[in-house]
Order: sequence, then C-alpha cells, then structure tokens
Amino acid sequence: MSAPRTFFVGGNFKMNGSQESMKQIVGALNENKLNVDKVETVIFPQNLYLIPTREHVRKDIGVGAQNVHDKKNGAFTGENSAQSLIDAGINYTLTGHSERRTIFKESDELVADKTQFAIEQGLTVVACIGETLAERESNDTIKVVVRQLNALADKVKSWSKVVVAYEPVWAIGTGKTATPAQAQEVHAEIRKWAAERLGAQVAEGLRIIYGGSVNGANCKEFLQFPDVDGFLVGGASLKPEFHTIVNVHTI
Ligand SMILES: O=C[C@H](O)COP(=O)(O)O
Repeated sequence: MSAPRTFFVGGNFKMNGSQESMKQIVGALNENKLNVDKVETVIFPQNLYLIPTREHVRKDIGVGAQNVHDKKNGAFTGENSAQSLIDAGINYTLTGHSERRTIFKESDELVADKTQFAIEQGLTVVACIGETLAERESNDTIKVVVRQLNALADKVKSWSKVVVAYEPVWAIGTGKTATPAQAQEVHAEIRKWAAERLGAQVAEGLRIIYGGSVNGANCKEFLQFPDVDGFLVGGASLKPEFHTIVNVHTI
C-alpha cells in the first residue's frame, strides 16, 4: 500500500497586498501555531513580494509564483523565469489559473508547456483546471476538465511534482462554493482519468486540491471526502482565517 498523500494548502494572494500588509501576513504566519508539518503550506504573493516573503517567512512554509514562462531566460519582457525563481528559493508556481486562461488567453497547450518547463527547472507546479458556469450548466464539466488534463499529459513527463487544483470558475471569488460532494465527484473523475492515462501508481499519489471560495467556515466539510487532498485559497488566504484552513484537521 502506498504512503498517504500529504495534504496541501496554497494561498493565492493574486494581485493584492502592500509592503505593510505583506509584513503583517508574514508576521502572523511566523507567530502562529500551524500544522505545517502535516500540511504542505505554500503562499503565492505577487511577484514584487516574492523575495522579501521568502526571506522573512518561516522556512517550513513554501513560497511560489502565480505564473511562469515556458522558456529559459532571454528577450521575454514582463515574463517570469523559472530559473530565476529557483535561484531565489521560490520553489513553487501556479500554472493555468482560470484568470490566466480567461483574461490572458492562455491556451491548454501553453499551460502544458509552462507546466512541463517549470517541472524541468525544478519547480513544484500547482496546475489549475476547471469549468465555467456555462460549461457546468451544459453538463460539460468532466469533458472540459479531461480536455485540460489531456493537454497537460501530452507534455508533462513526470507527475511527481504536480498538484492538480480543481477550481470551478463559477466558484472563484463569488462566495458560491462547490459543495464538497460536487468537488469530490469531479476529483474522483480526475483520479480515474489519471489511473487510465498515467497509471495506477501515479493516480494514487496525485494530489488533487479544491479551490473556489474556500474559507475558515466551510473548509472542514471537505475533509470527509477521500479525493480532496487540500485547497487552493484566494480571498481567505489574505485573512487570519487562512490559519484555520491550514489547521483544518484540528478544528
Ligand atoms: O486561486 C484561488 C482561487 O482562484 C480561489 O479564489 P477564492 O478563494 O477567492 O474564490
């Protein structure tokens, strides 16, 4: 029997924060008793704050970028180099967040290229997938999620450093959370897909986390579901309730 999957909680700060608020968030994370030995905890501040955050936040919390480029360094104005992230001790990145897919028009293929390149450079990648409201309403959730996963699988050679974040777009920042049962249903399909496409062993070890209006009050309900291996938290990650989410097993 394989080792149990380590729970993962990510805090995606998106384009928020100031020097002062970052100091407060980092200070609070450093001072509080957090279950980080059992829960892999990673924060994703905006680029400007990556290095000071890495320097000041406790070492048992990871720091990650929200986006990364799919090529080495060079003439790519405005992009984020995976090599430079690694050089600065930033060991994680998100890819394919729905805001990148929708607002910045990132295709499934580009997300897959970024994911594979980031892994090659040594980053752990939280690869985000999920359907829009229109897609859910036309019963296309699984079709969309499988399309996004297949695009990733066409490029990604090793899945040991990938965490899949299922984030239904209609639940992001809307206060409208997927029910834990809805999340479990999709997570189970993702694991089934992984078993078929990547093999049983990869599927068993693959962490599938849920994102979309997770907060301190609703996080615990997800724990009863076997395929929810953690959370990707947006709005609530900027607030003290993020600590409650990291400590979900003990509330
Ligand atoms: O990356 C995080 C997700 O977009 C969820 O954001 P939210 O918790 O504010 O809904």
